[in-house]
Amino acid sequence: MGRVVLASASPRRREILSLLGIEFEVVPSGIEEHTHGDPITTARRLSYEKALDVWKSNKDALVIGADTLVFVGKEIIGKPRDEEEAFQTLSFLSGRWHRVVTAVSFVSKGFRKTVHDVARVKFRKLSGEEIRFYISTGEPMDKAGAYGVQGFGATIVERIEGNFYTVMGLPIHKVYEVLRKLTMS
Ligand SMILES: Cc1cn([C@H]2C[C@H](O)[C@@H](COP(=O)(O)OP(=O)(O)OP(=O)(O)O)O2)c(=O)[nH]c1=O
Repeated sequence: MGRVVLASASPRRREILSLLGIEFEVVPSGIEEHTHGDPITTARRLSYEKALDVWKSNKDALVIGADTLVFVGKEIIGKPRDEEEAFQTLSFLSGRWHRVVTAVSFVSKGFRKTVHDVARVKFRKLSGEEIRFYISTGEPMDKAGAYGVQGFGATIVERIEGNFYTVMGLPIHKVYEVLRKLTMS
């Protein structure tokens, strides 16, 4: 298939892409996160910016960039800046549904494509004590929505409607579809 580069610093994206059994390199992008209107448009745009940024210095490769956002309605629940904000976010998400979008962009010479997938996630009702304990594990810090479904966060997620890997950071079924079509063409 030629050289494949994953434009991501995220170990979990690396882990998910490895499920395909293909060889790839990892080159994180230097893109600053910012919003572009609604959550889905923002995630799509950011994934494209990440892929394009890395492609500019890897023009012989197919570059894959991704972005994951947690949102409720049209409101993006960002990464908590401190423990207080993590507490507020987790209290807000406690006992309710939210959505997670992961967008993925593919950039190579003469090829540009962006796909996305949305999953719904419901948290258990959490006590203040449970939230404080979860924060003390360090996991919520710097994570969209202040949790990671792939870690101890698994214990607070009651239901997922949609694809688990979309929540974790890479909708692998959609990535596979694009790569399969590319290798067939
Ligand atoms: C909902 C959820 C979010 N997250 C968080 C971690 C990140 O803060 C966020 C995704 O942030 P991103 O900005 O999409 O990615 P990243 O900054 O980790 O890496 P890169 O841009 O280099 O690819 O999702 C999980 O790890 N697991 C989950 O289940």
